[in-house]
Amino acid sequence: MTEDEALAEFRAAGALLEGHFILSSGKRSANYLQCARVLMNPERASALARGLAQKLPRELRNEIEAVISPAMGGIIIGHEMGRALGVDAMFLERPEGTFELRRGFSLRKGAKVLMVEDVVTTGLSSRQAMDAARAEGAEILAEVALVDRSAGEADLGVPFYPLVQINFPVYDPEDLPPELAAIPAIKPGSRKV
Ligand SMILES: O=P(O)(O)OC[C@H]1O[C@H](OP(=O)(O)OP(=O)(O)O)[C@H](O)[C@@H]1O
Ligand SMILES: O=C(O)c1cc(=O)[nH]c(=O)[nH]1
Ligand SMILES: [Mg+2]
Repeated sequence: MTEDEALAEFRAAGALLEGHFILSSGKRSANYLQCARVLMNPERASALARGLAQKLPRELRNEIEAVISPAMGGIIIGHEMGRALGVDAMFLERPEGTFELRRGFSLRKGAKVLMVEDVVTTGLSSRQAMDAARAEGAEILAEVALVDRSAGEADLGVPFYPLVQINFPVYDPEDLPPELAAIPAIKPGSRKV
């Protein structure tokens, strides 16, 4: 799947939003990729995961023992990646504010894991999720994401294979352009502020 084909799926799903958004990092943006809208169609979710799996070098792909993804945004695409790669899919969640494996999910020490995200903006969530997975014994081989909003700037410390790279501007809340300052901000994601 090419970048243009993947973006066409976002457009078809009405997932390219415009407005004033508070991102997970606290930064602000006039653009938001609502991946849940893209992934609400199971056929589309599955096709995007197969596209992502094709991005992985064959040797790396063959080494993956499990996929792990950070909730909420990572759960559906993580599950579909598990299907595409023929491995189990687990998720990390943060009921107390930091990512942890719950629900009986566990890893063998040294388990070779692929981290799966829906969106990477600053990479903070990915790095926190990888730290939590390593604390459970994982060796993180690489990360994949539907969208890299940093357009290659985010440093995840492992090889990173996004389906789409895009560079939407982000702003500090104290330094908003007038057109954003003029409209109320909404926070679509679930990270607690
Ligand atoms: O690279 P970052 O700057 O960390 O931003 C990307 C993260 O933000 C979103 O999650 P969010 O924290 O909004 O919560 P959700 O997945 O529970 O909706 C998205 O799903 C990524 O996890
Ligand atoms: O940085 C984020 O929080 C973020 C940006 C985006 O476009 N989509 C999303 O789900 N999260
Ligand atoms: Mg998330």
